Amino acid sequence: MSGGNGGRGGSTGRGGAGGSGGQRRGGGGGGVSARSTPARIAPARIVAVEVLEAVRADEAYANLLLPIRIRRAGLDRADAAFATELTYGTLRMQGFYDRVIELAANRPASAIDPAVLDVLRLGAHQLLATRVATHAAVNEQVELARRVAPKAAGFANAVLRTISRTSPEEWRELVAEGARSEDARLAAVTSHPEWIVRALRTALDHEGRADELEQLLQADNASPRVNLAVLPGLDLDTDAIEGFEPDRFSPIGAVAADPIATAERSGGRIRVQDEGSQLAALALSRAEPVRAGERWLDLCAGPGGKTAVLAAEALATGAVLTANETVPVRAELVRNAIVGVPLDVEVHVGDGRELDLEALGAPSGFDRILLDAPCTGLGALRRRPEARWRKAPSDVAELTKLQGQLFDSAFAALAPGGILAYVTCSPHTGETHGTLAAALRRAGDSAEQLDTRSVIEAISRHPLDLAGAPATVQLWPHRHGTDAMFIALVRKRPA
Ligand SMILES: C[S@@+](CC[C@H](N)C(=O)[O-])C[C@H]1O[C@@H](n2cnc3c(N)ncnc32)[C@H](O)[C@@H]1O
Repeated sequence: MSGGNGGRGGSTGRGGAGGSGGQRRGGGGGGVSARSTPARIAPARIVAVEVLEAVRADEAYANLLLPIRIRRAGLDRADAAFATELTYGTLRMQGFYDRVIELAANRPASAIDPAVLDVLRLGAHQLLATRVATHAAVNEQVELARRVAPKAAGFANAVLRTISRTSPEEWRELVAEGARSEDARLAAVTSHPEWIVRALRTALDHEGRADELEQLLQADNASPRVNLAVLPGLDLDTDAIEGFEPDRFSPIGAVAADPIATAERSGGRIRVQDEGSQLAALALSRAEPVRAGERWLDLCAGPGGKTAVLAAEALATGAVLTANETVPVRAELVRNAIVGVPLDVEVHVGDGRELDLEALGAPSGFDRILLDAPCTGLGALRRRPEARWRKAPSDVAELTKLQGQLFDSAFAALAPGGILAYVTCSPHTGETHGTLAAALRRAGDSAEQLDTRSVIEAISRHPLDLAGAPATVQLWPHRHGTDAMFIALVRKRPA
């Protein structure tokens, strides 16, 4: 349950403030414009429903679009927080809300006009997961429904009133009653596609922790805190930063009272980054002592979060770092990510499957390579609220093929004795153990798995509850408060 929104529901808002309406498309319904809306609907609701529509109809990314719409609508801090909570909460819990709406409307969600369904989902979220007053949630959502589809106002009113008459706990029981299996039940009540529930169960089961599944699914529905990486070895006084507290695990991680402002003021020396990503980058740079002049490669570097950590580590130890990324705009993001580190890092644009070691300045190979592989991102679902609805099992097959090719290319680019860190922000066993096992089979005797668990445990400030075999490390949102990063260190045996 989210709090702090009590009373906001009655806000008449600043109906004429900004708004981007105008370009409503597709999916039925006419759309809502903040500009043309009278004062009866809170601008935060208008922004939220506009973003929901763009996510559904135009495949927009909520985390990119929402800040733009909030700025255009001129929302103050409190309204911006309300719009964010409404949008993210509705997108995450969409699967559950659809089941509730189906039961309340007595018809399948697919039979409801998509624009009206957006409004109902937003209403269900306010009624079932916020402290917004019922009358405000129902009245303003009905008004929104009238604007997207005038004839749907009565229907929306009936559905929302039905939803409001039953408690969230009772709705969860009603939704669970209709499930055919335990995974279907968990999928429905925690709002995940069932194939993702199965994949996460398999991943936890791999380390004998399938009993944690419900906790994991719930952790996916909580907003992650904004975490910082204080790039190591740079001249930084953190004493003056308000609310500065070191992270539990990452030795370079911290939180602060205003993390975004802290990062913005730091000249690129403090960056927003999940603790799991920090540990993954440090696993490579701290796997063993660095010999001066070592050559390191970040193979799939965009947007450069881990490159920045590796650059600071390279600066401190005398290593030479090169970055590579296949998408030019993402290579540009890598260049921006490392501005705070006074180290010359070459950023190449190229396909990591076709490496030219001469052109990369390492004709005899690299001593350390980070392969932070393109993946489904199932380990970062809490960060990208709509992502779970966009992924499909077929993505896994495509990605595991690419991951295998990138692994082979990275392994071939290692100097004898060199270390590869294979990393994914997905715990899907196809992308983690599956890709790794197949690549190790292809590499044969030339590959040796390292004790990744000992490396991570030595880096971490506090003991981590890690399970499974020690050659790989799987971090988890529910257990560690990090994204579900997978890390495997592999050495190329000296010839
Ligand atoms: C998981 S992201 C890397 C995240 C990055 N390490 C960070 O911490 O910010 C994977 C990256 O691989 C890139 N990529 C995908 N296919 C690639 C390829 N064939 N060669 C090189 N990079 C590739 C994607 O564009 C994406 O930027």
